[in-house]
Amino acid sequence: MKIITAQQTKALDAHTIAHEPIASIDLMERACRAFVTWFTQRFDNSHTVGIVCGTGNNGGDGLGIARLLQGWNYAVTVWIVRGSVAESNDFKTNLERLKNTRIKILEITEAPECSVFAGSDVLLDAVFGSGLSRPPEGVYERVITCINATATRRIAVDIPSGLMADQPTTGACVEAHATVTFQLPKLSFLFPSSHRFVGDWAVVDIGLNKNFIRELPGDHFLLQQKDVRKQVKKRSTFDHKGTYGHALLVAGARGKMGAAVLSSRAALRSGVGLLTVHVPQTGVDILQTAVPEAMLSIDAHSDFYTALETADRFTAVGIGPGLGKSPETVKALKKLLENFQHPMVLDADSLNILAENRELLHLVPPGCILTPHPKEFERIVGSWQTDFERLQKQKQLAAQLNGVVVLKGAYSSIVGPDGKVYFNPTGNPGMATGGSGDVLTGILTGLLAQGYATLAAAQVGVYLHGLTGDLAAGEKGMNSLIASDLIDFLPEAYRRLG
Ligand SMILES: NC(=O)C1=CN([C@@H]2O[C@H](COP(=O)(O)OP(=O)(O)OC[C@H]3O[C@@H](n4cnc5c(N)ncnc54)[C@H](OP(=O)(O)O)[C@@H]3O)[C@@H](O)[C@H]2O)[C@@H](O)CC1
Ligand SMILES: Nc1ncnc2c1ncn2[C@@H]1O[C@H](COP(=O)(O)OP(=O)(O)O)[C@@H](O)[C@H]1O
Ligand SMILES: [K+]
Repeated sequence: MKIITAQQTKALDAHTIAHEPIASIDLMERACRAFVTWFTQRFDNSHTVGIVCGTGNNGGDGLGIARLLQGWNYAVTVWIVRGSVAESNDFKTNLERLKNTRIKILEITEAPECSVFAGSDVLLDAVFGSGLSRPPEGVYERVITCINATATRRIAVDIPSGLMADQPTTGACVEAHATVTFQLPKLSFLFPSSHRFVGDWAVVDIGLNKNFIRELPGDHFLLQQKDVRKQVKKRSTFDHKGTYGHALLVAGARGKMGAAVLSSRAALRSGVGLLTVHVPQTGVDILQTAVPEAMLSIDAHSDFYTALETADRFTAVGIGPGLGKSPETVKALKKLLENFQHPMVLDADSLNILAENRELLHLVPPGCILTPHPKEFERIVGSWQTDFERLQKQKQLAAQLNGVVVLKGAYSSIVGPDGKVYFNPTGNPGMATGGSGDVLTGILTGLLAQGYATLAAAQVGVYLHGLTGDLAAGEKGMNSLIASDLIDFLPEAYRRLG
């Protein structure tokens, strides 16, 4: 699913109007109906509804929604905020269509008392939509403050008023509990800093021209199950374990062998043909007992990674979980980077080592996957002011390394060297538990070893990993979810992609 800019949305609306063809007001009616369908499925007509409208097309939507909800016997109150914005044509038409209804319409022309919006069970925000071009001021800013001061449930129409779709938001903005957006999500919905404004968001289809969307240039995408499913390799009758590669995981130190166990189990469940795990001596019995399917490569050191004879026979390497950062480990990582020319997954302490020994960054072979969480990412690239700047830094790092950088969290972003960004919709806060990232490293290493191209491995792996989290949360609840549960649900997650 492509994520387009506010400017492109305008062009898309215009194209749909001209080529479907459909009158602008009828397209607006379709948007209103789509919103109302979403709404009536969640709030029955015992709820009183307040709708705060601007005088542009977002306000036009608000008026249309008011009429449709009244048709379903909801008690509706409308406020029209009159500031500097001229009435759009479709706003005017929808205002005309409200005449002869029982809907109460109140005009706001100057900064109101915040009590003005009290009394509705649900408040819809239709002040500004994707046409917002600068921070709201004066009466608009005050209205937004007052919307946020209500104790009611706040739902934004298309986009919370005040939120910039594809630039940093600096001014007042509605803090919606939910946002119902038209056709495609906006880029800013996928950033952590927007969550307090957007709440939970849903996309409703308003039939904008799909061919036009396909043709639009763009670098930002939201992964969908159907795209990921296409990339999953199918097994064939005469396949044998050699077909599925031989992965090496370098993970675990004294007191952190669990990280090696988790990533090993995940690599095996991802379908790798053979797995070797390089562990310090302290980890031998643990690994052999917990993961009998794995072979071991045993370090000379009792407690941490210091050297690996050769990695030549492996088709992919994953390194980092629970590794530690002792000087000998740094040297060993340097040697591995110098000598191993196949794809690698670099995670956790291997990323911290890269951040502290920046000359090693130049040794990272092309086609690697780096999987930092935001703190690890900051250690490598420095701090950022806005999430847009963070994404820019992610693109720069992926280009610099000629590899894929996965920035983990809600809507993990996967960025390749060409600067294209794929946001992942699966996963949930139940996965915010120690070891979840180790499981991802195992999955990604397993996929690379099986011959998945770097970007495909990242897309399939990150999507699958989040899906295991969603399945696990469905059964165990988010609070009790632990990293091992993710591995237990890998078979079912795979089945859903089969
Ligand atoms: N047929 C269609 O097109 C469909 C559209 N749809 C709906 O339309 C919405 C987009 O509508 P819209 O373009 O009219 O934008 P909207 O946000 O309502 O108002 C923009 C006005 O506000 C002004 N303005 C901007 N910032 C300002 C500020 N800080 N303070 C003061 N003024 C400010 C801006 O002025 P300007 O930037 O030109 O100075 C302009 O006059 C979209 O989100 C969806 O809900 C759907 O129905 C589907 C079909
Ligand atoms: N709120 C969330 N929504 C979706 N995924 C999440 C959320 N919190 C954590 N995750 C996922 O869980 C994993 C956590 O990784 P990481 O922080 O490296 O954990 P650890 O180091 O404990 O293994 C990442 O893949 C991340 O995307
Ligand atoms: K809005």
